[in-house]
Parts: sequence; C-alpha cells; structure tokens
Amino acid sequence: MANKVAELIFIPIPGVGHIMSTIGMAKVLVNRDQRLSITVLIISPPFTSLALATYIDSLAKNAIERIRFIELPHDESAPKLNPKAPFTSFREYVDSHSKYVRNIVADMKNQPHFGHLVGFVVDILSSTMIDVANEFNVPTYVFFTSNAAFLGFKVYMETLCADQNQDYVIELSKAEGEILLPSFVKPVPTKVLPQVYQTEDGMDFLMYSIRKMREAKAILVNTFLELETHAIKSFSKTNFPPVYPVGPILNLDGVAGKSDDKDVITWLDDQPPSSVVFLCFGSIGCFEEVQVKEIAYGLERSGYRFVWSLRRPPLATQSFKVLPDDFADPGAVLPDGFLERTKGIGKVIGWAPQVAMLDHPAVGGFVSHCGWNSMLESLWFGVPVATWPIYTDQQMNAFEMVVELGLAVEIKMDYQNNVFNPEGDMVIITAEEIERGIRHLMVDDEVRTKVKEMSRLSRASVTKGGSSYASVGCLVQDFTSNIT
Ligand SMILES: O=c1ccn([C@@H]2O[C@H](COP(=O)(O)OP(=O)(O)O[C@H]3O[C@H](CO)[C@@H](O)[C@H](O)[C@H]3O)[C@@H](O)[C@H]2O)c(=O)[nH]1
Repeated sequence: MANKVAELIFIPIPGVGHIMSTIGMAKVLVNRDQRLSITVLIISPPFTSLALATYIDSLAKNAIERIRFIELPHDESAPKLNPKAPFTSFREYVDSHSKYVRNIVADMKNQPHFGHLVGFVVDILSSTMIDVANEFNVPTYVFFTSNAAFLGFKVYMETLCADQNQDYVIELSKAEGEILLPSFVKPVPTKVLPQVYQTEDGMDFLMYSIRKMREAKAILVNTFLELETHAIKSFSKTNFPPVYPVGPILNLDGVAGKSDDKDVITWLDDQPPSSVVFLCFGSIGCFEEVQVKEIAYGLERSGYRFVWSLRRPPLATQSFKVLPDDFADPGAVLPDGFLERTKGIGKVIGWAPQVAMLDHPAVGGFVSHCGWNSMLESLWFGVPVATWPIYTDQQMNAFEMVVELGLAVEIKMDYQNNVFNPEGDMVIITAEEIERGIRHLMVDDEVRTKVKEMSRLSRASVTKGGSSYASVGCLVQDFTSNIT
C-alpha cells in the first residue's frame, strides 16, 4: 500500500518571495495527482521579518491535504549573516541545516505510512541540499522562483566564467554599454545587470549555485511559455538540465497582514473603476526619508487616487538582522500636511493585501519593485505596472517587462538604493519623474491592452490543455513513474 505514494521533500528558503511560490508549487502538484505527498522543511529565518513569521505561522494553522510542514530547529550556532558577504553567508546559513534535513528524512523513511521517496525540490539558495538527496539516492529538482530570462543570465555568466576568469566577467558586467545575452532578444544595458553579482561574493554564489543546478534532474521555473517564449527556448541550446515552465504559481490567498487590511478593500469599493494607483515594493523594499518625500510630492502632483504601501527601513545597526516593517507613524516621514491634504483620494498603509488589491476593479495601475511574484500577479489580474526596481533580479525584470516584452511602463529601470547598498551612490528619483511615470501608467492604452491579453494567456497556461499544465503533467509522470 505504502509504495503507492510518491513522496517529495521540499526545501524552500526563508524569504517571503521564495517560500510562498515554492509552497504554491507543492499545492499544484498534490492537487494534480493524489498519489503525491509532500513534506516541506521550513528553515528558521536568520532575521526578523513580521511578514515572514506571519506566513510561516499560517502554514501550521491551515492544513493542506498531503502536504506536511516541519519546522527545522532554530540553531543559534548556525553561521551568522555577514553584510559584507550576504550571498555566501546566507548560503552557509542554509547549508548548516543539512544535518537536520538528513535526520528528518531518514526518520520519515522508517515510518510505516511513508511512501516511496522520489526526490527533493530545492531553491537555488538551498541547492547544497542536492548532496543530501544524493545520500538517499534520489534526484533533485530546483524550483527557480524568478524568471527564465534571469536564469538565462546566470547560466550565461557561469559559462563565461568557465571560459574566462571571474574578475574579467565582473569587469565586463560593470563596463558601460550593452551585452548580448542568449535569454534576451534585445541587447541588455549593463546598467540593469544586478550590482549584487558585480562583487566577488555575488559572483562566487552565482558560480556555485549554477554549477550545483547542473547536477539537478530538472529545473522548474515560475513562468509560462507564452510570456517568455524566447528565454525558455534559449535553454534548448545549452547543456543545462531540462527547464520546465510551470507557472504562474501564485498564492492567491495572499499573505495575511494586519487586521485592518479589510479597511483598504472597503475604501477601494467606493472608488471608480481603474482610478487608483497602487504602490508596493515587495517584502523587503523600502526607502530613505528623502525618497519617501519625493514619492509623496509626485503622487500629489499626479492628482491620481492612490494606495501606498510604505515600509520602514531597518536601522543601520540592524543591518541584515531585521527586515523592513510597518511605520508606527508614517506621518513622521511624509511631507507636512500630506496625509491631511490627500485624505479623500489616498491611503498610506503598511503591509498591503496585495493580491486582493490587484484583483480589485478600482486599481488601475501598479508601481512595483518588479519582484517576480508581483510581476506574475499583476499580469494575472491584468493590471499594468510602472517599474521601480531596487535590487537583485528586479532591474532585469523591469527591462524585460518594459523593453523586451512591452508589458510595462518605466519610472526607472536601473535604480538601486542605499538601504541595501550602503556603499553605493545615493540616487533619488524626483517627484517630476514619479509624476510623469504615474501619468504614463494610467493613460497608456497600448500597454494596458497587451497586459489584458497576457492575463488571459497566463490563466490559459495553467488550465487543462495549457502549456504549464502540460509541463506539470510531465513532472508528475516523472515523480510517479517508479511507484506501483
Ligand atoms: O505589502 C505587501 C508586499 C508583498 N506582498 C506579497 O509578497 C510577495 C512578494 O514577492 P515579490 O514580488 O517576488 O517580491 P520580494 O518579496 O521582493 O521577492 C524576492 O523573491 C523574488 C522571487 O525570486 C524576486 O524576484 C525578488 O527580487 C526578491 O526580492 C508577493 O506575492 C506580494 O503579493 C504582499 O502581499 N503585501
């Protein structure tokens, strides 16, 4: 009886943008085939994040059939995050949990109700767990939470490093101009390449993780063929493991925030259709006070109704130990009288019920940091985006959305802020640029029409007969092929 069940071990990393879609992937799989059973091992976060803690808490409260969650012990002796080597230290932190993974899986395998272990599904940031999967003689699959074009960039950089040396590649990516990447049709300006990979730490991580990914049996990417046709096809010319576009994988239940979440939805109920601009910068995005004020002026001048999710940066002394949180009093950083003057037309909130807001007919435009989940959510609900990327993949996502695919308008594509890059130059986007971007966002019918069409395609891709539906079918077949 037991061997009729195919068991998978999922190891997401503790970050809102990663864990939610990885668990979303698990849900898609168990809903697709009832012979699948999944254990998700939750690594305790090495930083304080209310949003993440709330999400992890919610997992224990809302049981999902055939998915069990196991929180790994919080290990005080685990390596600490080092702001000077964020990638390497985060990887080491995650890797130090291998011993718990090994023990838990060995234990589960001894239990009578446990089925047939068929594989591990890991994140790029937990790719060392491939070694643990090997100890159990099962293959590993990587679930890549960003997009195919960005994955293509990483693979290309790793290939270049194998041909040249790492320092040469870092210098190349810093040089002004454009670079041809196999996963993009258009030349990519080097100014949108992630600064985090222009350091030894970033490049070491990139090299390590892509090499590890080469050991995987397949790569699952949270994207769909109709959106990233070129990028997805570009992998067929490489010797990278097979890439399966399985998305969009969305968490349509949203991430519960505070109890007053409902107020903003009630407020939206009273606004005209497509009249409200929604500003939100993901689970980590935040700005210095001087930039906050420019946003406020830009919004006010645009005259549009708005909902603005404004988050407080961590204190410098808390660097990497605490993630952005809601302001106790946002008025303290906003221009004098701003909240009073905009009372009738706008709302400043903390953590936003983003999915419910994008689904609301009153929301007509989304100013976003271009985190990949936010991009997929905006496309799903057909809400056009104005791009304001902050770090990692976001500048390239903005370029892909605006230039490569024509599915967004630009406020900025190459912005990086000081909160996460204290040694970089302080760049301020002015109120004029913000006002211009918002006006463009709210009146550009061409982009709006394209986004609506992509919304239709994104929904079609995950329904029976769709491209991602077919990819998931192939994977399920693979997972279940050895059970009787
Ligand atoms: O106030 C908020 C802010 C965020 N969200 C949700 O949180 C998720 C945020 O995900 P994403 O848009 O991808 O942003 P990040 O949290 O910044 O995600 C990280 O992970 C992504 C996937 O790898 C990357 O693309 C990003 O650059 C990286 O920062 C989305 O589902 C949002 O709906 C809310 O519900 N309310």
